Amino acid sequence: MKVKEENPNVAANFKISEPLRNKLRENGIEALFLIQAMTFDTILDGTDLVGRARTGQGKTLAFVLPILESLTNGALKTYRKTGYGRSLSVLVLLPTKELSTQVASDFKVYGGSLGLIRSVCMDIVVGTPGRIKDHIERGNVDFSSIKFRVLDEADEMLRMGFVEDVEYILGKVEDTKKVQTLLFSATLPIWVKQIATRFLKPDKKTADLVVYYLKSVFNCCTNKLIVSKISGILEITISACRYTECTLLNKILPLFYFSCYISIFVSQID
Ligand SMILES: Nc1ncnc2c1ncn2[C@@H]1O[C@H](COP(=O)(O)OP(=O)(O)OP(=O)(O)O)[C@@H](O)[C@H]1O
Repeated sequence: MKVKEENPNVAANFKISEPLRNKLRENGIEALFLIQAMTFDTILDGTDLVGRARTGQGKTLAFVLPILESLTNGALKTYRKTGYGRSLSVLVLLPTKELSTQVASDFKVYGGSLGLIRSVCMDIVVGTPGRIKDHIERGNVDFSSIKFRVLDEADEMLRMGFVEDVEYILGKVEDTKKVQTLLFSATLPIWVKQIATRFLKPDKKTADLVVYYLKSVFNCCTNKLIVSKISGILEITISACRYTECTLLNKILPLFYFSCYISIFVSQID
């Protein structure tokens, strides 16, 4: 008899409280996606994180769930009793208004299940760098009690010209030790790496889904792979037989979807 293997990433295997798990189930989510499973404990532990994953892989819940758990049941619970509803605890920066709406809605839906989000509070602020900067300049945002900063789609913020605004906003928190910072990006261009070095703690962790998938592609075959970067151009050299060459390219190319320049040299061994 074949025994059905349990998915190791089922929600019950993580420190997700019952109301939140019920809300996930209500929305058809029984198990965490890989990026969520890879980062959940790290974020809940209070560690800064760089998460590299392409769009659509579930980055939003990768930060929404552990942040909500931290604020309600984790180390920050005590803090919330006194600070809740009076000042900012979470700031999320995103490149577009549409993404902001989507992320704010997830915070509302899942935060609501924990009784965290009420109508009149400034607990969680989600927005584009331009909009947030505007609010800071008007004196509408107070960072003195902030606990989490999230930069989502950091490479898109670079592409859309938000460099100065992002640096201005991140610079508003003087002591980075007092805040947990999470940075998500599909690619890691130099500016994104510099931001991670400047504004995340030195003991930050990285969850890289691109490297994870690359390894999984190459672990299941004997082909040789050399990845190098010369003058900003990513070069992938593969030794493959004619048969596997096409399959491998089909698997590799989507991993570098957002990279600007890719050279792939294929040396056939048959
Ligand atoms: N664990 C999960 N199980 C099932 N569906 C999920 C899970 N996590 C997220 N989803 C759904 O997958 C879709 C993509 O998720 P999400 O938008 O968070 O990805 P993303 O990587 O943040 O994408 P984007 O970069 O466009 O914001 C959404 O419809 C979301 O509700």
